[in-house]
Amino acid sequence: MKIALGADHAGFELKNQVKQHLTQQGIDVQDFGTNTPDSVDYPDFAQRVADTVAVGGVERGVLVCGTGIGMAMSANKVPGIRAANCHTILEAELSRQHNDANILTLGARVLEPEAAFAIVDAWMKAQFEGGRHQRRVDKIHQIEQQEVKRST
Ligand SMILES: O=C(CO)[C@H](O)[C@H](O)[C@H](O)COP(=O)(O)O
Repeated sequence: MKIALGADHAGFELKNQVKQHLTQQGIDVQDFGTNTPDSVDYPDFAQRVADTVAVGGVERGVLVCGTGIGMAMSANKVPGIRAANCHTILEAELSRQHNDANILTLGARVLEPEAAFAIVDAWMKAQFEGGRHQRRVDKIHQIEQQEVKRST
């Protein structure tokens, strides 16, 4: 599986640690930055990663900012993206099993690295369960389509 990674200045250290963690497991990672502590704007990095996931350039993405909230808000504006901001292993598992989340967002200012790694591992492992959850995910997609129609 190929994973796109992105972060702002608040999240770049944790993003790099997650990158190392995933690479050690043999997972192919595409890093969209940022790579310095210089202040940047999280929507720019969310959009790069979300666009890449949405067009199928990679299967899933992980975005890191201070709280994970701004990254989730931004990524979820891209059609086809279901980004979940997770703080626990259970949220990570359920975001895959029930919501088919294709982007995980993490908060570097609210999570210790070890907790973040455990969340990432659980999220990578968990599979979408389909069934009644597919119907609901389809309805998310329908809302998106209505938005697209309204704006054209
Ligand atoms: O945590 C965030 C809100 O979602 C953002 O990701 C940013 O990391 C945060 O807002 C950056 O704040 P700063 O004061 O500019 O470092």
